[in-house]
Amino acid sequence: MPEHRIQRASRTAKLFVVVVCLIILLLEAWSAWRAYEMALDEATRDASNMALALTQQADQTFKEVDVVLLGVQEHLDYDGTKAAGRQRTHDFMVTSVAAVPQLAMLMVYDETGLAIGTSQATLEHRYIQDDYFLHHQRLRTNQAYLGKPMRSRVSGQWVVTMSRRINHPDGSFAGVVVADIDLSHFQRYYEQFAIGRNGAILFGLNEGTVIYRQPLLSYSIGLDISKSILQGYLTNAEQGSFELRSPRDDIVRITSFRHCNLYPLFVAVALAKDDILEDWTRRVWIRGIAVLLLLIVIGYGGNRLVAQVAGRETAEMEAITARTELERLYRTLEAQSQKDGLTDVFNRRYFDAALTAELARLNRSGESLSLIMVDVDHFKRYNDTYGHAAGDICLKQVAAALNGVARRQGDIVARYGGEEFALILPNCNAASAAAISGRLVQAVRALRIPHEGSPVGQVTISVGAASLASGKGAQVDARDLIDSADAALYLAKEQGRDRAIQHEYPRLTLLPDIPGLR
Ligand SMILES: Nc1nc2c(ncn2[C@@H]2O[C@H](COP(=O)(O)OP(=O)(O)OP(=O)(O)O)[C@@H](O)[C@H]2O)c(=O)[nH]1
Repeated sequence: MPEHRIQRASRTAKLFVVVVCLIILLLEAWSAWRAYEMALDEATRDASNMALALTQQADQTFKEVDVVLLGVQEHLDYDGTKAAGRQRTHDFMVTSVAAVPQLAMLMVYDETGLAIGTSQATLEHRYIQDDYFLHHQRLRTNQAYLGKPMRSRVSGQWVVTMSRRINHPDGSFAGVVVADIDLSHFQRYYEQFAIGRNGAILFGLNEGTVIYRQPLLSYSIGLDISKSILQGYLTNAEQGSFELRSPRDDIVRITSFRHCNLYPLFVAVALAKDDILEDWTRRVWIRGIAVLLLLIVIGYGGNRLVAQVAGRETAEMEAITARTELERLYRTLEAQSQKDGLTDVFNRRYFDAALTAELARLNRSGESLSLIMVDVDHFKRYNDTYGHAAGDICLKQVAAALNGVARRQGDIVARYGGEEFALILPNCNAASAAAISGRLVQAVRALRIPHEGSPVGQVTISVGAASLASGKGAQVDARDLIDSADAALYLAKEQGRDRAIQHEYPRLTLLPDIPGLR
């Protein structure tokens, strides 16, 4: 596999692990966010529904009392002020208080504020100037009036008053009939609602007075909230919801409020965000830990995977490098195994193989072939005179000169051994071989390498050639051909060296005079 594709595989593995982790994280974050929104929406809906139920309960509570007040008004109108009439009114009031649980007490006051009737067993003669009394004295309306919460003069309990004006037959102010409504009635009812640890229910008069708060705080009954933010919402809408951080306890609450239909009252249900999100927070923690563990497992597994991929890549890359290096080494070795280390012409082993191959080919093609053996003359003396190192340099020069002559495609110049060279010349007949042999002798002479030990004063060679006119079906033996060339070389030595002798194989044809040699 190519290197870049291997690296890409490792990068893809890493990217895959990172993308999987990111997708899991994003999905989890998205799901947590959805759950968060749903929890808040649900809480807002719950608070709104609770507010609706509580306003209906408040309307119902006051309506029942109002009906009693109207009944008392009627009794006062028709029963008259005589003793029997007063008794009937009293009985009605007693029965009503017994029948309506939220109704703590009924009182009737005349136009001077003097108590003239009660649902109690005994009538205390006292005067009042409470706000509801003053309200009815001032305003000639047929509306029931809801007073601020107060402590009952009789029981000492917190009550809220509901009152109606009594008129003389001419319509002038004749006094008030007032009902005390027990606030514990609301408490008992509100306690049934689950509003969490920090939730609250606020029940009050529209003009901004708290009648009751669940849970009850020491200061909350009668508290003036006309300047509060809630009051702002109350004056502007029939119902609604908002989120607010309480300046009193620093708790963030979602508040739903609603006005009563029949009376100037409101109910606000506030649920603390922490309470609402308690479940959500717990679930987020648990899921968060689970996701974290999952990511650790994926990360660990992914890392192992990436490491394995990377390991495999490294191994494959090392294998590629090793293979390339091996191929390079192999080529070098191959080249080295074919070449002679000193002279850089082909070596003996290559020569042997090449000659066998050429002879086999020759048998098929029928072409001519020449083999030329070359020996440096008096080389022992050269070594003795100039040293072995100089001898080596001389051999290199001679080899290069031979190479320069046998330049045709397919010509092979080889070192046969010591100071002896051999040339295989395919498709080369006797005439060509003669010419080349002569050029070889000339080429070495042209080097003009001084040689004191030589009669001619310079390095020369002797050449022996053997040529096959046509090799087809000749079944020539390599050894025979070499011997033939060697014999020619021997003759060249014998005849004085620095010359070439040629045999035309298999006959020994002497070519004693190669043209242009001397
Ligand atoms: N410097 C060097 N000398 C070599 C090498 N191979 C063979 N020789 C020397 O070549 C010489 C060959 O000597 P001989 O075989 O007696 O022949 P010659 O002295 O050339 O005499 P003729 O061939 O009769 O002219 C020996 O002294 C070898 O040591 C080589 O690789 N380097």
